Amino acid sequence: MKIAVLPGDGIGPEIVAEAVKVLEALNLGLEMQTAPVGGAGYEAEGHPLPPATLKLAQEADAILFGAVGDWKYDTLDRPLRPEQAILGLRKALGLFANFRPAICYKELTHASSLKPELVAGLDILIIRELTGDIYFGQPRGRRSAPDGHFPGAEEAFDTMRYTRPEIERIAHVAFQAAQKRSKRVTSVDKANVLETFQLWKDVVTEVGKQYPDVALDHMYVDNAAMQLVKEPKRFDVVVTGNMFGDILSDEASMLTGSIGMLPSASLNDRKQGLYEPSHGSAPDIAGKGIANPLATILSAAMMLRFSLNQEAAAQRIEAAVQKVLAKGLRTADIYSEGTTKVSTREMGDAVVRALAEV
Ligand SMILES: NC(=O)c1ccc[n+]([C@@H]2O[C@H](COP(=O)([O-])OP(=O)(O)OC[C@H]3O[C@@H](n4cnc5c(N)ncnc54)[C@H](O)[C@@H]3O)[C@@H](O)[C@H]2O)c1
Ligand SMILES: CC(C)[C@H](C(=O)O)[C@@H](O)C(=O)O
Ligand SMILES: [Mg+2]
Repeated sequence: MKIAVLPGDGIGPEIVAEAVKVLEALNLGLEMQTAPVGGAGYEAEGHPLPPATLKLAQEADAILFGAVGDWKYDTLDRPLRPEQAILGLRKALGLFANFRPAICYKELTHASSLKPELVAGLDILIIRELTGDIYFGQPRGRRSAPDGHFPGAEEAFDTMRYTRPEIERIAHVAFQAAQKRSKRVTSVDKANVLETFQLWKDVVTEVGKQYPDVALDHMYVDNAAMQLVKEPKRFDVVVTGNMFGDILSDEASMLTGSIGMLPSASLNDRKQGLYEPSHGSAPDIAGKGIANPLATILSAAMMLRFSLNQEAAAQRIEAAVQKVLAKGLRTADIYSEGTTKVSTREMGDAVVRALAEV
């Protein structure tokens, strides 16, 4: 089984090193090959997604991705900016279904900024459409405003769009995921204002008729953002578009204690997948050895489950993470009084040791 390992920028290399260590400790005979991506790709090859990196990713059974981006690249032309690497990989591999599970481990109930009773036992799954919406819609650009409040002024524009088949396939993914859970789907839209999301709502409703065992409700995104902090446990599977899913998944991460706990899987229709933490390259803490590697380690578990057919190994990683948390080990982002603060590397080492106990 071939894995493309793309550490990227900032804390990317630090957290990916820990996930690789955990995967190696499982002795599954994985063939892992590393390549530069993002700012690192730009430095090495003059492009955030160098052709050799893309080829490695395309030929791999799965991709383990760290994070890309750094403020120092923010003035580059957009096609050269590190973020184009992850967007390019999602598009090139057709990774339209993004799973972002927000699970509050019982040991971290007090690490959340919300009241413990609101997040205790939380287990929600955000399914984010990943290759459409305003992220990829054309046309986009800058021009002199042809009309509006300030005709002739400098203007920038992007295009929000979804086709029916794009909505249908992500809706099927959500309903099928719900069938394996508590059989509830909340579809999040902005149909009261946006035509794109009226179509979204109509199509999700139609697809839902094929899943009579799953209860479907609809919620506007502004209300969903509010409900996520008011009563997060009312949700089970949440399905939404690319941009709303980006924002709501960061919000949901804080329910679990830290964004450093939120893994993700991005799948295409061949179950080939890219696995990455939901967070970014965290330039503010890069190189300090304090980043939480658990989101990346848990993403590696999702990789074993979804792309490599290694359910038992995936469960071992998840159990090892639980064990380490139960022992009271915490990186700075989830630290609270009475627990033991550890570095990125110490956390990875502890997960490796815990594998022997599960
Ligand atoms: N998929 C990706 O590669 C990805 C995702 C999000 C952001 N980014 C990029 O990352 C860069 C930084 O973006 P940002 O600051 O808005 O978001 P970010 O997710 O990198 O960081 C937000 C905050 O969370 C903290 N944080 C993130 N991950 C952490 C971890 N594992 N452990 C402890 N703390 C953690 C950071 O220190 C920061 O305070 C930007 O260039 C952005 O475009 C990349
Ligand atoms: C870095 C950026 C392109 C990316 C996104 O917006 O999808 C990130 O925020 C994410 O959540 O994976
Ligand atoms: Mg994001």
